[in-house]
This record gives sequence, C-alpha cells and structure tokens, in this order.
Amino acid sequence: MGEEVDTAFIQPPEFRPKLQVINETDDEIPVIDLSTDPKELVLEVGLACQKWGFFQVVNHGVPPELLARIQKLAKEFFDQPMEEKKKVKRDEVHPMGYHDEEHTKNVRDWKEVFDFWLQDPTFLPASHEPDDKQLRRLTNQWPEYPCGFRALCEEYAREVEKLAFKLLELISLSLGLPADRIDGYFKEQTTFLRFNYYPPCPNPELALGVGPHKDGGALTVLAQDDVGGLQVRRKTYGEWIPVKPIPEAYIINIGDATQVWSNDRYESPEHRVVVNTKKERLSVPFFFFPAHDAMLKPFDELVDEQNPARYREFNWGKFVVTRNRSDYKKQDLENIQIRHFKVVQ
Ligand SMILES: O=C(O)CCC(=O)C(=O)O
Ligand SMILES: [Fe+2]
Repeated sequence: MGEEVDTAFIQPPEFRPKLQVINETDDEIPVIDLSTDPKELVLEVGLACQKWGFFQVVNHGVPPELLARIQKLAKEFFDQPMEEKKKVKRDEVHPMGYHDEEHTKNVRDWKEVFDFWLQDPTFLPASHEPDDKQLRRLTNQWPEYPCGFRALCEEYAREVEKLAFKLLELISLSLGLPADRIDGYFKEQTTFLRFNYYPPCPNPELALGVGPHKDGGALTVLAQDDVGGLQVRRKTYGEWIPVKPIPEAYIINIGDATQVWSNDRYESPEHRVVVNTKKERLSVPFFFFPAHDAMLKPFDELVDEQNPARYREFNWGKFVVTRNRSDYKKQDLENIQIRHFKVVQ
C-alpha cells in the first residue's frame, strides 16, 4: 500500500463500496430510443420511471460532435494548474465556478467540479429565512482558458435544455397529464450544469467520487464517458447496480421535484459514484431545476380520497438555498430533504 487518502474522504464503513465486479444481471437500467412511436415511448418512459427512476436515452437530438467537444473542453479546463482553476473558485458570493471540496453527507467527494447556470443571471432567495423576501442576482464565472470556454458551454446547455423539455413532456404524459403540465415551472429556471472530474484514487475502497444522494430537481440529464463508476440503488433489493456506459447516450434520472409532483408514483433514486486507481473520469450533468418562486406540491389531478397528498406545499427557492447552506459550513443537522415535507399519515 502506497499513498493513503486524507481522512476527510474516508466514508463510514457502511457507505464503503464493495469493488468486486457485479455479476451481469438481466435486469439492467432501460435504454429508450426517443425516435420510437410516441404512444409506445410514453409507456416505456412511465415503466422506467416507476421501476428505476433511471434510464438511458439514444436518438435524443443532441449532436454527438457537440458532446465530444464539450468533453474535450472540460478535460482541458481540469488539466490546467490549480492556480488557474482557482481564479474562478466558487464561494458564497459566486456559487458557480470551480470547486474541489464538495461534500455529500459531510464526507468529502473524490472529485473536482465546475458549475454554471443555464440562465445568466439566475435569481434565488437571499436567505433561507422564510420571511426574508429579498432575492439574490447570481451570475456565472468564466475562466479565461481554455479559449472559447463560455461560448461552447452556452451552446451545449441550450441543446441539452431542448432534450430536458422533451423528457418533461414525456414524463407528464406518462402520468396521464397534458404534455405541457410541468413547463410553466421552468419559464425562469434555477437549472445549472456541472463538469465532474474524478481523478484516479489510491483507495477506491474507502472513498467515493460522490457519496449516496438523490438529485433535487425535476430530472437530471447526464453524459458520462466510457470509464464507468455511476451506480444506482435498486428499489426492490437495495443493491448497487452499475449504469453501463453507452457511447453518445444520455442518462436520465428522476429528481425530488418530480417525486413530489407525482405524489410518490415516481421516486427520486439514490445513486453514487465509485472511483478507481487507474483512470480519470468525466461526467456532465444538467440539473433541471424549477424557478425560485415555484411552489411545489403533488398535482391535484393525482390526488383524491384514496390517494391523499403526501407532501405539503413548499417553495423551491427556499428549499435550494437551505440545502446549499451546507456547502460552506458543516451543518450539525442533516441537510434538508423532501421527506421533511411529508405529510404524516
Ligand atoms: O458522475 C456521475 O456519473 C454522476 C454524478 C452525480 O450523481 C451528480 O453530480 O449529482
Ligand atoms: Fe447525482
């Protein structure tokens, strides 16, 4: 044994990954062809959302050469000296930019990130205090190098946004709702994109690239490279299932907002990223987040006497800001989760 990771990265024993190769199962995360006949497509999406909350899509409309260019650009950014990356370091005033101390559940993740808002500026509540009605105007931080970074990031984000809206419509239809039922929550958005860079790790049995978590928004549209490492926790037996890299496909997962809207018909799945000793890995998630003033609760159409609402209404902006408080200060209490809005039955 040579190097050892810093203790900040060490997962509690129950969270450490078992690294033996998981036997191939015939029960894999579904791959959905978006060029399928619309009626069939809605059924496939509905089944995938119910069973896994995770699926991959092909024939999705995002040009593969654009994805290849953005992956190359992101890699060039992370390959720069730390001094250069720190010029766009994220802090409390600029919550977007470069960061290498991301924590999930108070344990440090083995990765570096670069974040940017889809909409510049983006508005969020100034504080988590319920009575504070002030807003903060938030803007992106762009590095000087690699050249053309901003233009390509913006072009890529707009293409993935189209795919995200298409998926939102399919999800809406699969719940028996009109295609545009959810669109209104996204006129103004708090969506952001992220580059996740996972360097090789000397102790992949002790640390994780990202600890177990659920994504917050409506859905996530994620590109991964060919290395692998993303795992989803299966609902029925609870074991961790790898999400197989498929060239040019996007991985889609349901987030907390959709869980609330659907009144738990679709659940936001738990997932994590394992790292390895040899290969670096890059992933590019698009976190499709509603507007700061969106009020979230189960859709009336999905609620009746047999199926009462399982969540009380809450404000999306305050939820996000409360969650983000743990980014810079270690919190004693567990971070806010949607189950804190659950109605006790
Ligand atoms: O890197 C990945 O494959 C997934 C990362 C992830 O879950 C996240 O950034 O929320
Ligand atoms: Fe995630």
